Amino acid sequence: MIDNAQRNREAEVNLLAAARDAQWSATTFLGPGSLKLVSPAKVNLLLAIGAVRPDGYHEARTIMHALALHDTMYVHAAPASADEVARAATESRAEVAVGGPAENLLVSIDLSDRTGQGLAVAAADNLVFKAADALARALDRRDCERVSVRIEKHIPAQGGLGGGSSNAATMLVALAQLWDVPADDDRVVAVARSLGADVAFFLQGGCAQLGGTGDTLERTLAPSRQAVVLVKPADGVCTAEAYRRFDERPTPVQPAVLEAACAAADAADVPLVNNLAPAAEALLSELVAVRQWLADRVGAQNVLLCGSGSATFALVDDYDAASALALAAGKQGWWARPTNLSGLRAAIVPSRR
Ligand SMILES: C[C@](O)(CO)[C@H](O)COP(=O)(O)OP(=O)(O)OC[C@H]1O[C@@H](n2ccc(N)nc2=O)[C@H](O)[C@@H]1O
Ligand SMILES: Nc1ncnc2c1ncn2[C@@H]1O[C@H](COP(=O)(O)OP(=O)(O)OP(=O)(O)O)[C@@H](O)[C@H]1O
Repeated sequence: MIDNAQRNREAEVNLLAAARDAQWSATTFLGPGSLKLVSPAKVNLLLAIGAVRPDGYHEARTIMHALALHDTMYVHAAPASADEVARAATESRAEVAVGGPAENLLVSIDLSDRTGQGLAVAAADNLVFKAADALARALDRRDCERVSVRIEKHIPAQGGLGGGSSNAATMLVALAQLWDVPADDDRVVAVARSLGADVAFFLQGGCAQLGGTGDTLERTLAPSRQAVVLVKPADGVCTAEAYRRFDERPTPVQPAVLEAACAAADAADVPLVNNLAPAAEALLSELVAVRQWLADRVGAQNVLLCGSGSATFALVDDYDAASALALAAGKQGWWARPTNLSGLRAAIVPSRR
């Protein structure tokens, strides 16, 4: 039972956070050198993991679809003095990291978590910083520069929804624009692939089939707008651990199923398959309860684990049905959101100025 005093304390904290949020975006992100961007989540309609390669990564054939659920990012770039960058490098503040080919790139990241999970990631560990550092090196940008980033997180971490990967791709899109490089430049795509298997997809967005380790675009499919409900227990699944568990009992997707998926021209015709799901369920048994709870309501054929978990998605008739299911799943103590499949990709929101 939450008493009134606690409720008031929470309201106070929320008011402070709201005031800080308003201040931050108003002072830093209006004006020249600033961009607002959309950073969508994804689901894998098909995830067919294959053999493990000598580098430890697995062959993967996947059909990914972007969701309307997205993080919002603001990116601001401006010249900096060498002193400012050098000072930041010695200060070791969690929200700041220094990189670039000559330790010349100062990146500050303000992470505002709206998922209720209290995600905290030091700037140096943030995939957004890794993306900026890697692109600055690939383009050999040596002038001192400050890049300020604000990430408003709506995508829960460790959900298999690709949130961090999407943020990294979105950062590449922002910097390509601010640094005057085409977003489809080979160096941008190569950096995306070097950051993680899921990053390249978000440069494409919509619905796409990828091969290699899941990082190589093979073709695009006509996207769908179907309503979706996402349900995630509090615990996450570590992607690397799920792959390790998969190797204990690798079960390939049946060739006929893979063939049918690869022949589908529309997202709507892709059968829902994920052969990483048993490994994730072995790591987190609550996933079985979530799957059964959703299957009882919408039919097992419409329910699938998102990538390596721990979110599960279900395709439903319309947004009202998704909202009702999200409400009911919330009452089970799970994080849940209604959303829909979408044609989104990591992209700049056009300015109204
Ligand atoms: C499960 C998926 O999300 C499905 O889209 C992806 O396969 C994983 O994509 P991701 O999170 O971007 O993965 P990465 O950050 O590149 O890799 C995390 C870890 O997953 C394992 N990994 C990932 C992709 C792959 N094809 N084989 C792997 O074995 C590796 O152990 C790696 O260390
Ligand atoms: N920008 C970021 N947003 C969220 N998490 C980040 C970010 N940068 C680094 N991370 C770290 O990465 C971890 C995994 O986050 P992410 O949401 O990408 O994983 P995921 O849901 O497993 O996605 P995927 O489907 O790509 O495997 C987080 O727990 C966090 O520590």
